[in-house]
Amino acid sequence: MSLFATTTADYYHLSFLKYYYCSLSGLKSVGEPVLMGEAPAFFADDLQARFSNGFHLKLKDFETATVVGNKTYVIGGIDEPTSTGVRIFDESTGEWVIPTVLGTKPKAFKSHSTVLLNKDRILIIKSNSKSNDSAWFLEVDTQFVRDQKKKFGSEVVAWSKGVIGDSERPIVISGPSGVGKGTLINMLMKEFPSMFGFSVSHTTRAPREKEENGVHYHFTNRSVMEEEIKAGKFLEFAAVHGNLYGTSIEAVEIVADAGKRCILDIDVQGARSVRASSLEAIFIFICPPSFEELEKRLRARGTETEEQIQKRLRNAKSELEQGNSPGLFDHVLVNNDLEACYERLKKILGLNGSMDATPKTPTGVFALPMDLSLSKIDEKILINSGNADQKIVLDLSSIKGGAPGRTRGLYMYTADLHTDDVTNGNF
Ligand SMILES: Nc1nc2c(ncn2[C@@H]2O[C@H](COP(=O)(O)OP(=O)(O)O)[C@@H](O)[C@H]2O)c(=O)[nH]1
Ligand SMILES: Nc1ncnc2c1ncn2[C@@H]1O[C@H](COP(=O)(O)OP(=O)(O)O)[C@@H](O)[C@H]1O
Repeated sequence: MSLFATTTADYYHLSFLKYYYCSLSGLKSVGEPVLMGEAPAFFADDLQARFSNGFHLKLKDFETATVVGNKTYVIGGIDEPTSTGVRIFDESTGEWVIPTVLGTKPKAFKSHSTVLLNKDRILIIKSNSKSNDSAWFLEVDTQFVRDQKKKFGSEVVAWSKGVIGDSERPIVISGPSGVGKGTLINMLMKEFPSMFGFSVSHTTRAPREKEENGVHYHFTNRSVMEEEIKAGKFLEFAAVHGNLYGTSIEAVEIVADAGKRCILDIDVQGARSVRASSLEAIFIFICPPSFEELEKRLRARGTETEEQIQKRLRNAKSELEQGNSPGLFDHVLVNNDLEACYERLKKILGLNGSMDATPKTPTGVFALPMDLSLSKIDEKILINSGNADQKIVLDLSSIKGGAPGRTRGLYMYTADLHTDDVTNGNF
């Protein structure tokens, strides 16, 4: 368990920060001695120990410094669009490093506090913010960041927005062209408009007559899409029927942010990639009753040229084989009679006509104070303000996800706590 919090400062040296903020919180951590720094001489000694070259860290307004091993992460400047907002002092080399910054960066914020979690991510709580937009994570050594460091061959950090509450598992629907995926998805969205949201993919294929950009697909060109893939914006992508298709991280997050359950219509390769990702989805494969019927539907749809139909039918053979490969799909549905297939789909998703179709949205949004400090006690963060007894508790015990997407499963509530409650962990 660590108890280490920093907040916005003008000028501090690192060791000072380390001890000062623990004393700011005025709280005792449970089961561990409290780090309280009172004597200035102590800070000077500690500074010598940490920086034999006498290095002093000068922070600008609204910057914080958080020490992770040999590195000190200075966070600030988030209001400047050109700034990365993050710089790192590497004590082992005595040099500053400007890292590659991935993930979705927070919009302008100034005053904030930070606390290090599990030595792999820094929690940032924005002052004077709404509880549903107050928590952000800067990942510094998570699996995702370690992978990206290898890829870029340089220092990498990644932002991830903290989301209060959880959303239901996304649904991946795959199957050969013409099997009826789009038809079934449209039926679900029509019957439960507030419950489901469609992940709008990117594609390099040309739009069909009735397709709208941004609604059915984000129509793009190959070079732009390839650049965006390189920049890490996609959860998955694949070449299908000679075009590039992909699900951007943003496409899935937009749906979840709206409190809706996300539906992805992607091919088998994409399903495989999502299986390997951190997105815990339900995987459903739709089969035709026969190959002849598939061909009939594809032709009857009248959206493809003969050449494209032939290509889609050739690909359907291997897709059908892969769809039945063990461990990939949780459910296989044969779309023979449309209504019957739709009923079975609803059953898999736990829907029966009488259920409450209201979306899951976080409740109880409240304001966080201007002046705050943080203390970490096990899996909970106490957000302390001027009011000694009234605390805000951020429970991180069931967080999931993270960069390059959102970090979900945060719970935040206010509590009237006395020092004894905190000492005994009663909150
Ligand atoms: N991997 C992946 N496949 C996608 C994505 N979007 C669509 N697809 C798949 O690409 C294939 C072709 O889609 P489309 O051109 O709309 O034709 P349709 O399947 O005949 O309606 C289908 O198998 C889709 O499921 C995506 O974002 N990623
Ligand atoms: N069970 C079904 N029986 C007959 N026709 C169907 C059935 N399901 C879908 N269709 C039709 O088949 C065509 C292809 O369906 P579509 O939803 O576009 O497939 P996909 O999205 O899998 O490519 C459409 O014209 C649709 O109306």
